This record gives sequence, C-alpha cells and structure tokens, in this order.
Amino acid sequence: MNKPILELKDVKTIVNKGTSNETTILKGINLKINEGDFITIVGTNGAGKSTLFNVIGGNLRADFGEIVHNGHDITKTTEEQRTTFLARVFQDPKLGTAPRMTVAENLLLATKRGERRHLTLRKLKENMARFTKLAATMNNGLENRMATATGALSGGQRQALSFLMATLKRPDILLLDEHTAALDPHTSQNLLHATNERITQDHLTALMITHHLEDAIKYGNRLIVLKDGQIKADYQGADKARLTAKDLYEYFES
Ligand SMILES: Nc1ncnc2c1ncn2[C@@H]1O[C@H](COP(=O)(O)OP(=O)(O)OP(=O)(O)O)[C@@H](O)[C@H]1O
Repeated sequence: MNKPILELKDVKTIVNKGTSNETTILKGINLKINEGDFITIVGTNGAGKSTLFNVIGGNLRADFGEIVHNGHDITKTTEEQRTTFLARVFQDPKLGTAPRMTVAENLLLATKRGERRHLTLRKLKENMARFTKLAATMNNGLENRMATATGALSGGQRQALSFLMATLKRPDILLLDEHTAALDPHTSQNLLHATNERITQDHLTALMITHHLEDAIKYGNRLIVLKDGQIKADYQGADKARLTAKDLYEYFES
C-alpha cells in the first residue's frame, strides 16, 4: 500500500473570526496524498483551492484538524519551516524569482531552499553547465539567458524559471497554483508539458490547480473536485481515465 507523504485530517479554516463576516472556507478536508501522486485540482471560483494550498503551505493556519507530513504533525509549523520540504509556484510570473538577480543566480539560490543561503561566484561557475542543461529542458530559450536579470525575461521564461527553482532541490510536495494561467496558450502548453515530464521522471509528488478541465484530465494520476470548501470527488486510476470534460462540467453547473 502507498504511504501518505501528506495527510489532511478534517481540516477547517475560518476567516473573520468573531465578526459578522465569519466564514468557514474549508469545511472539513480529508485528504491522503501518497508519494508520487500527481493530483490535479479543479473547482469553481471561490471553492477554496488557493486556501487549501495556503493551509498546506503554512501561509494560513488550519483552525481545526491536523496536517501530517511523513507521520509528523506539522499543523502548527510556519510557512518558513515548511519550505524545507515544500515548494510552490504561483500564477503571477513575478512571484518566486528575484528580479534583479540573473537566471543562474536564482537557480543557485534555489539549490538552498529552506537553508541559509550564501552565494559565491565559485559555486555559480561550478553549477553553470548543470543549470544551462536544466534550463534547456524547458524548451523556451531559457538556456540562452543564464546571465540575464530575471525581470527582463518573458512571462513564460520567468514561469519556467520559477518551476525549475521549485523543483531543483527535490521537494516532498510541489504545489502548482494555476502556474500556467497567465501565459498564452502555446507557452502554457509548453510549460505544462515540461512540468509533466519533470514530475513523471523525478517521481515528484505534486498538486496542480487548473481551470482547464482538459488539462486536469490529461495530466496526473488523480483529480480532485473542490466545491464550497469540500472535496466533492477524488478520481483515480481507471475512473480518472474515463473522465470527460463534460462529466466535470456538471460540478460547475449548480
Ligand atoms: N483571508 C481571507 N479573508 C476572507 N475571505 C477569504 C480569505 N481567503 C479566502 N477568502 C474567501 O474564501 C473563498 C475561497 O477563496 P479561494 O481563493 O481559496 O478560492 P479559489 O477556489 O482558489 O478561487 P479562484 O478559482 O477564484 O482562485 C472566497 O470566497 C474568498 O473570498
């Protein structure tokens, strides 16, 4: 049997506590994420998808329930503490990279995720061939821009860099928060393809939020539908393989 790398037990999140606007966003999430799972997550606007990532990432505290990583209760640990085993790529290409630093310098930083970071010219030189090879796997010319400041990259190249940075030092959990949503269709498909290659080849455990039902069906071994702060469906294996966008669309109708 697969062993859960991360488990959420009856997780609830409440905002604006004690006011007339008090709202329960996540209404009792139970989720076992197994090592090597690639889970796509779909759901209506406001369903709680980003909140789920915030709770897993430690940006937001779970008000009830428990989060367990490799058998350890991490419910009360901070976002910073969780960066030792968790990486996240956001929708906004500006998040996740240091704009004034070069592509190579950003990648060097990423080798030290969750640790004290100290950059040296020697380490940069030592790693340049490896970083260039890695950048070439993104299929968008990033390998020719190793000495370019990140702020001068195209959105697609910057997202590709964010993805590489998130995966360079292997995370136990990779959170992809609509990481291709701000890109044009071709660039988006290219990054999704590269994302899938890396996750599959390195057997990474990943969760990916997307509004594209076809992509949610095409990628990953599991698909979760979140609605009104609850998991409404968790498709795996043959059930996921049989899914159509029409099946999923029904969750969005009422
Ligand atoms: N800190 C907060 N304070 C108050 N309300 C919040 C907070 N965070 C989220 N919400 C509300 O909780 C609900 C869920 O938000 P969330 O961003 O998780 O949804 P989502 O599924 O990611 O939506 P989208 O697809 O639009 O990105 C929304 O109604 C949102 O306004």
